[in-house]
Amino acid sequence: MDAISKRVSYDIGCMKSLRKLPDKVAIRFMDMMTRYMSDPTANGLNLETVEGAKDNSIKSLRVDQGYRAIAFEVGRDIMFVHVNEHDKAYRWATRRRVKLDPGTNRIRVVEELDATAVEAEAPAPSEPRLFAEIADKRLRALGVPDEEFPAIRTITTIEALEVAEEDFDPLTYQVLYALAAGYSDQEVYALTGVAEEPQTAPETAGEDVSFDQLIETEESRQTIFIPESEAELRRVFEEGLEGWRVFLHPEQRKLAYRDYNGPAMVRGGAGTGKTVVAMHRAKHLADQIKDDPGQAGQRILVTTFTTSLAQDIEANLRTLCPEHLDARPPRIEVTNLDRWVSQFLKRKSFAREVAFFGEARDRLDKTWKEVFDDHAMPEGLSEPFVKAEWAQIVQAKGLTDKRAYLKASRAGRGTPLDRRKRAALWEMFADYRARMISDGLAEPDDAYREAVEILSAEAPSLPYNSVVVDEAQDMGEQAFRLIRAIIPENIAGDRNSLFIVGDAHQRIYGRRASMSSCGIEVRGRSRRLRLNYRTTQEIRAWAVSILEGVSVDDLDEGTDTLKGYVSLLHGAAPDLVRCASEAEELTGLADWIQALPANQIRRSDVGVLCARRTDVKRVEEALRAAGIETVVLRSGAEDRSVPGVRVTTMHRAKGLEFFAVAIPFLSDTAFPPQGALNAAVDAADREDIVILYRSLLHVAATRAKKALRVSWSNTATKLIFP
Ligand SMILES: Nc1ncnc2c1ncn2[C@@H]1O[C@H](COP(=O)(O)OP(=O)(O)OP(=O)(O)O)[C@@H](O)[C@H]1O
Repeated sequence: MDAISKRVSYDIGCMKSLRKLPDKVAIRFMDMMTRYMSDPTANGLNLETVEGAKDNSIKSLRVDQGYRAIAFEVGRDIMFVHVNEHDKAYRWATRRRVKLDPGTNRIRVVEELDATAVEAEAPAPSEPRLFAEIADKRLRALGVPDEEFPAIRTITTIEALEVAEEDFDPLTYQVLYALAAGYSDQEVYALTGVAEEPQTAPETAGEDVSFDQLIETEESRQTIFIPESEAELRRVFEEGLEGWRVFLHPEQRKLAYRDYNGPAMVRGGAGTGKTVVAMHRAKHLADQIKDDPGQAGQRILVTTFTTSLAQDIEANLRTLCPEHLDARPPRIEVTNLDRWVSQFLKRKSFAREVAFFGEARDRLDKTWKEVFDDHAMPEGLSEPFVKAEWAQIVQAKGLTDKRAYLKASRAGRGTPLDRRKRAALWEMFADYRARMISDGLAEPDDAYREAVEILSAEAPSLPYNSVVVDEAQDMGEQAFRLIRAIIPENIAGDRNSLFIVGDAHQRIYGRRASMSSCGIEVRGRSRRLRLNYRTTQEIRAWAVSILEGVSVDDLDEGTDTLKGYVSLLHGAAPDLVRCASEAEELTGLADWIQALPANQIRRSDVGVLCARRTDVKRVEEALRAAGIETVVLRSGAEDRSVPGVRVTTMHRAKGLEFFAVAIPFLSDTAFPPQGALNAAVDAADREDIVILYRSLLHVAATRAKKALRVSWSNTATKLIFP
């Protein structure tokens, strides 16, 4: 077979080994590979046989004087599996064999050790073995090849397992790591995507299965990367191998890359890859547009709640699939929903200004004052109560006439209102609305409602054929109605219309809505992700404990759960630090940051998260005074290349992640902040506010990958120690 028809792929092990080598080797290898991909005839790969190898399809490739890449060459495929110094690479290669494994639907790269070699390298028999309790039969059922058993039996600790990662096939390593972390078999199956009862499809049955078939399976896509273009290959090399861009978990891949006959939803705890799935979903749909001339000019709208999140997503999509964002017209548009609605209404010559924040909001506050001056307050009610009733009932539900308000359900609102009080309140609401309109202002909910009305009445042809929504837990009812109106169900049906991801445990803006009551029906197309890829098991468990006893919805009519939500990574338990004063908290925080190993953790990968903006300022000043460079994150995309510890609010941190996170000022008087609690209009409202702060702390804690420090002065908030 000639060089031109070769298909080159990269096993995850190759990518991992490459990262451990000097940059110049990685660059040289990358150059060879991209040049080969652009023109195989002119840049042929000179693969050499490995003397003494157990498998004669294993080949070596000279990267430079001192380094060799190892690949399997089978039929039209060349699969790179390892790169290392000359001697080490050969030693690695001689003992490896490629194994076609229809049981797991994958290609395995196994090390065949003879018993004497294992004995020679094994630790003393007196040392307890990590997998002593796990029978061969169980390992086999989980998809571990027999050839690897001898090496597995020598492992003594989880650290020894980590060191030996490259000795094992990537799938085997995942299984072993999960078993060491105490996973049940069901959890291992969910994690690896290996079927409990391998279903061997007739075409891949028994011995007939070929390399060529197996490399293309969904399962192989988890560990083997087949670049589709030179640009894609270059991006993967250059950006460093951030797992998600290439190796989606099979469950994630299945959710993103398929067709749905209606709106679909993905829920899951923090760090389970919901945003990653949403981005791949957008890519998949945009790929379809690109490949189908009938869809030319169409695009995917990717939307979320805040500007910062939209910018972070856009920056990531730029790495995943820049061609779709740069196309003219673009095949993917990313924007937060407030911005989308403002621009839409502007195009439709909507005359009023939408008061999202700033000066327009101040004007609305003045309007309320005028209303309160002109109306008697019904007995037992307060100004904050009236405003909350307006926002949470009238505006949230889109009630525009008195009758509708008198009949409306007020479920969840604590203070009861009789008909007389409701009628009196409506007078105030009607007055407020009239003044707002004559002032040329609108609230965001009005803007959403207006946009829905225009869309329903005019049915203008928008360029979107699908909407992907991230952080849906913070979208209110009007936002869901708008999303539905952007892609209405039509005669052609509702195929691939909406893809919604969210997690109500992380609701931090207090808007709650049921999707089905807004015309978004996801029944039968709703899935939950369970594996946390970001946070250690120890930090995750602590973050979940903050929400204990809180009942959480599923963004619809049901309730959600974090059952089965687990992490693969392990690490130290969170540092819970009691201090005598806030000054001591700040000194301790600076010491903690200074003590983080600077060679492993860049300062930009440390986040200090505060409930209030004023605290952000205090932390910044204290860290500066201690000689620690800081960057205060406000709205807008984050640029990690700027050095310095990130200091920001817990709200802004949503969507971000850091190697190490510190959360100061969690005393019972500071958290939840008094200002927030004082705004409560009754006991039920107070309870809602406390739950919001529980979620906020949960969100902040789950931003940490490996280290978490939580501090307070004197008595800790009851949210930590009830
Ligand atoms: N299959 C995967 N393999 C490796 N890493 C992954 C995988 N999926 C996601 N990740 C990583 O896990 C982290 C969390 O992913 P992501 O932000 O998509 O989660 P999320 O569910 O949206 O989190 P949150 O709800 O907290 O915002 C990211 O660093 C992401 O790159």
